[in-house]
Amino acid sequence: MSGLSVRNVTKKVGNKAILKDVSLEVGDGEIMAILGPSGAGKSTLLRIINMLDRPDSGRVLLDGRDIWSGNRLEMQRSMAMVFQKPVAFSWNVYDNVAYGLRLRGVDKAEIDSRIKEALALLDMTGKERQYARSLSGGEAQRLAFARAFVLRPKLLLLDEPTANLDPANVAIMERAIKDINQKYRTTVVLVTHSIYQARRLSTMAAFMMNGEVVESGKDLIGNPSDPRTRMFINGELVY
Ligand SMILES: Nc1ncnc2c1ncn2[C@@H]1O[C@H](COP(=O)(O)OP(=O)(O)OP(=O)(O)O)[C@@H](O)[C@H]1O
Repeated sequence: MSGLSVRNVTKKVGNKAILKDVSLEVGDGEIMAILGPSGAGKSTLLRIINMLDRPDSGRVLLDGRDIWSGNRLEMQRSMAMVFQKPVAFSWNVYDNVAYGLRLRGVDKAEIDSRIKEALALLDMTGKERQYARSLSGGEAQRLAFARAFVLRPKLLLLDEPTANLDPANVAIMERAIKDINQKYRTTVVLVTHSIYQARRLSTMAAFMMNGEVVESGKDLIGNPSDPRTRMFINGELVY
């Protein structure tokens, strides 16, 4: 079975249940938006999918393979994650983007071509030699995207990647997410607070609350079945 499958995942920190029997299916090439109020467990779920954290019980499968079985490095390399706050090495833009590719032993010509493509996609052509720490906040986040894109991951995990950005930067990122999804059939899981962003980008969505998936599917945004989801989508859920 291809795509991402989260099955009955639970996670506790101390006595507190952060994820309670969470299950989700994300088909190959879909863009899944994960919506929900603050503290719902969205970031924790993303960290578990990205192998930064292990569930207490349950499993995560990518293309039918348990992410913790087999070669871990290979599995980790089939995913890439972008966080809300960009992190950059104190090198220039080119070296920042090239980093993951060099680790993977990709040859120079291929690195050049992928970086060119990624920087063009993110409106950063010509910034190759600029010192990464001197970039604006929006540019730094675009750099973080470029670094994830060049890896051509099977699964791209985005944790509120546009939360701190102005509309122009949001538009560039959203266009880039769509582009990589269409061009490489990258499966995307996008945690977002913005129902508008979910509408613009996602092909399916899940609504989480209090560590649980309330509902998920292709009709969630247009036709939610649970009253809590409906309230959240209509901006009526006070949290
Ligand atoms: N390491 C930890 N120790 C204690 N509590 C934690 C830890 N990690 C997460 N939590 C708690 O688990 C709950 C879920 O956190 P999480 O960050 O996954 O939620 P979220 O839906 O991503 O929220 P937000 O939208 O605010 O980022 C929160 O109540 C948080 O305080």
